Amino acid sequence: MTLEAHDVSWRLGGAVILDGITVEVESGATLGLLGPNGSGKSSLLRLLAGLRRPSSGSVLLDGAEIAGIGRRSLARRIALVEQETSTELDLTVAEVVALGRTPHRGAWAPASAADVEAVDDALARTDATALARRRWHTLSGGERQRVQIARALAQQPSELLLDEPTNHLDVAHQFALMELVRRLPVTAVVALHDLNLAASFCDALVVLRQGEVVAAGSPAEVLTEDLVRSVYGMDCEISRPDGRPHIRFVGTSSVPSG
Ligand SMILES: Nc1ncnc2c1ncn2[C@@H]1O[C@H](COP(=O)(O)OP(=O)(O)OP(=O)(O)O)[C@@H](O)[C@H]1O
Repeated sequence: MTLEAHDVSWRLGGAVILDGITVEVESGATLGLLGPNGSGKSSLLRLLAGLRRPSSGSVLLDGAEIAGIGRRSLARRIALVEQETSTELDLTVAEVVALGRTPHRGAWAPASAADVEAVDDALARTDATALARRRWHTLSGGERQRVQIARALAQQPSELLLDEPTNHLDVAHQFALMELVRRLPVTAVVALHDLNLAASFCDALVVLRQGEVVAAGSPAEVLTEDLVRSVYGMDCEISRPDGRPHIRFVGTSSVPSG
């Protein structure tokens, strides 16, 4: 295990946002994080990234409490791409991606050959090389999303945490991104709304509802008609053409979710 949350709860004011979550991510695997809006996916990703401290329970990286790992060391290991990332700075795409190199560089050190190579490689992997000289604020939503993922790849993390990385992408880029994440030699946790994408590309799934884990296991184990009905309030038919679940939604269920 490289990244684990053990009995983690996170409370804000009087609200319990995450309640007794235990998640273990196999080294090198892609874990899909599913759940309806507001179920706690983004909150859990922030705890796993060490950006927030749990109210109770522990988050461990290679068996060590993440709270005890220095910011710079953590930034060399873990990259998090949040849902909406904006910058007020007037940067080019190449400059945004180069920000991913910050944990590897001295404070004012010039870019090394390794930095340049990492940025070029990250741009190529995300099909963003042609955007390198464009100003960030002129990009479309999907282009920005690819560039933010390129920034995370330039960081060369061993743990990659992505919050709905495909929500602005066209279908070809959705597949290309998930294929890329699956092939990279990283441990990945990916929050997703597209159940079929999750079923196709993730090694394991965790489903959250109201801050609790309601299912965990392989896509075939987790994605059942009952689960989709009880968690999302949707009726569906699930086939397994290639062994992995394929979900066809047939309508809103009469069974209330929540
Ligand atoms: N800083 C905060 N202050 C108050 N409430 C918060 C805060 N952060 C999260 N929440 C609440 O915690 C719950 C979980 O939010 P979170 O963003 O983790 O859900 P999510 O599963 O990622 O949702 P979505 O699919 O809509 O992105 C929501 O009810 C949200 O309103």
